[in-house]
Amino acid sequence: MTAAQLTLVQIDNYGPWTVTPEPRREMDLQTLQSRLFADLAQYIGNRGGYVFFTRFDNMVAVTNGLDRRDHDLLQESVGNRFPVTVSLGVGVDEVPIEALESATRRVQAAGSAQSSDRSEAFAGEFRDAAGDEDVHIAHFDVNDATGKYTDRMNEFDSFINIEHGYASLMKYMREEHGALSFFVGGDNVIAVCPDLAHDDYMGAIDHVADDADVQLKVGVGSGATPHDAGYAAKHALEDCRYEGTLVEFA
Ligand SMILES: Nc1nc2c(ncn2[C@@H]2O[C@H](COP(=O)(O)OP(=O)(O)OP(=O)(O)O)[C@@H](O)[C@H]2O)c(=O)[nH]1
Repeated sequence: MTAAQLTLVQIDNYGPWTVTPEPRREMDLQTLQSRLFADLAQYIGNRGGYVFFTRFDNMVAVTNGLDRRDHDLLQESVGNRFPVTVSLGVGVDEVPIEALESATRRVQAAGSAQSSDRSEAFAGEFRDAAGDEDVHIAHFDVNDATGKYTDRMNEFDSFINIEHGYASLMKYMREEHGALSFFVGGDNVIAVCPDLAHDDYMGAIDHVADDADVQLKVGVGSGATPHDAGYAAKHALEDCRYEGTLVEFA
């Protein structure tokens, strides 16, 4: 059985903090959020994991390859260096949304996101016997986004088109397959998936073309860690470009 290990990172009591003793300058909050994300990306990325910024006050990481000690140190280090702390929940499942559900329940059981009583909660299960194909990553990309949008439209209208395609894809992959898709910049979406077939990916591409009029292609990779799977997916995406195909597996 393959299994994704998902970690929910939730900033403790962040809502109240943003307005105490009075509302804090928005760009200071943006700076804090993006620096926290950058730090997590570096820490988790250096250990072979992936993290996605989602809503910034909550972030989702794929942490196959990171154990309990790695999570402990991450939490301690954030608490030492930032004016906020984070709670962590970890879950393992063949289907990514189920792993995230378990991870989330563990954080929620420790208290509300806006409770001053909850600080640095940490609970989880870990994937100890790593399999070579535990993680499946699909790297989606809009066909010729530069020619269709970037070189022709203003940035805001390009953004609307890309976001529309992203919204359609993330919903379809969540509902049909329990996969988690995250916008990662430009015209790229990275999805953490269960073990899916060529036709499943074709189904997603066809759905987004019909629903949002955005044309996607996708490279799919598998590996013991998110980095291994994601790097293979990038190579598969290059194969799509070279072959002129819409779906390639590494
Ligand atoms: N996060 C991330 N962004 C990327 C990656 N590759 C490209 N991008 C972004 O996507 C934008 C568009 O690049 P491409 O997707 O290569 O260009 P395109 O015009 O869509 O051309 P084709 O993909 O070849 O159809 C770039 O400006 C980057 O912002 C990647 O591997 N990861």
